[in-house]
Amino acid sequence: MTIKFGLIGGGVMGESLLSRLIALGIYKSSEVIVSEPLPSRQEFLKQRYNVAVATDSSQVFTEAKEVVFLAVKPQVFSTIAQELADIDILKIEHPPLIISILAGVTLSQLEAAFVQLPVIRAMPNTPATVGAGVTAVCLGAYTNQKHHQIAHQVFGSVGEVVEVSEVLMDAVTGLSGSGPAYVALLIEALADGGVAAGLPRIIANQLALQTVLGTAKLLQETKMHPAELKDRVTSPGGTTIAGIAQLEKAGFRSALIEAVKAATERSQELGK
Ligand SMILES: NC(=O)C1=CN([C@@H]2O[C@H](COP(=O)(O)OP(=O)(O)OC[C@H]3O[C@@H](n4cnc5c(N)ncnc54)[C@H](O)[C@@H]3O)[C@@H](O)[C@H]2O)C=CC1
Ligand SMILES: O=C(O)[C@@H]1CCC=N1
Repeated sequence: MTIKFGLIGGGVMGESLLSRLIALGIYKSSEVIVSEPLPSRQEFLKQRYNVAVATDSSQVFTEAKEVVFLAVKPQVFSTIAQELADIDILKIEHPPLIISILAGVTLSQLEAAFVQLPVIRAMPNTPATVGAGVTAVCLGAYTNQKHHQIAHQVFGSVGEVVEVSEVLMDAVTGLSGSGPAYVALLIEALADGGVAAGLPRIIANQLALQTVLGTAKLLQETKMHPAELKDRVTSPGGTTIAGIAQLEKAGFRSALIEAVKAATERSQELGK
């Protein structure tokens, strides 16, 4: 069987993508190879997904005919680039499309490491694991329509896809890439508030989670502006405005704005 999809880095995000691609039949297990240095992860990926595993990233690079998907930490990028530097790209029969999800690592850095290869920089997020992710992509100089289609197929398998120009990728990272952690914090804190107000933990967790999920679904399905929904919930002299007044006093909006800005700046730093 031809190896079509190579994954370099079988961690959290690599596995999210892998699990959906295989579950949806976009790639068969026998068409996938993963390079991963941790023996425990190798064993897990082999057992769970029945894919080939390797310790050597250059093996993935030379075997995968369609896509090489980079999902290591940005700090490991230079190591990977060095591991691949010895491969003569011009001698590879089917040079693959390189897709990188590394925060901050730019198209020009990727194109310098993978000379003349088609490269796509992307930023997915962890809800990809359950097919509810959102991924921003930007296409490198050597990509064509087929690569564009592959990127939409791969990331479409884990949720929504948007195309942005590269200057916006750090902001995407600060908002939707990092955002699931902010929302998780919000849910945890709401539940803690419920517990502080006397609710049993299990009920507080359920109420907090479903409130966030339901609100997002309501906004998505009705296309209502968030400010309008806030106004609808807020009765004059009622409970909600008392809660909102407290959030404003604590700088809730400002804290979120600053969080996205700080994460954006960190993404910019990682690319330097
Ligand atoms: N976790 C998240 O929510 C998101 C992460 N990203 C990006 O995805 C990338 C991976 O992040 P995570 O999956 O969270 O990290 P992770 O640490 O879970 O996974 C990275 C994997 O790469 C492996 N690895 C280390 N050196 C390697 C090498 N030389 N060759 C092959 N594999 C190697 C590690 O053992 C690990 O299993 C990062 O660049 C991050 O910026 C992007 C979007 C969201
Ligand atoms: O925290 C990080 O650096 C990665 C990138 C986006 C989400 N997690």
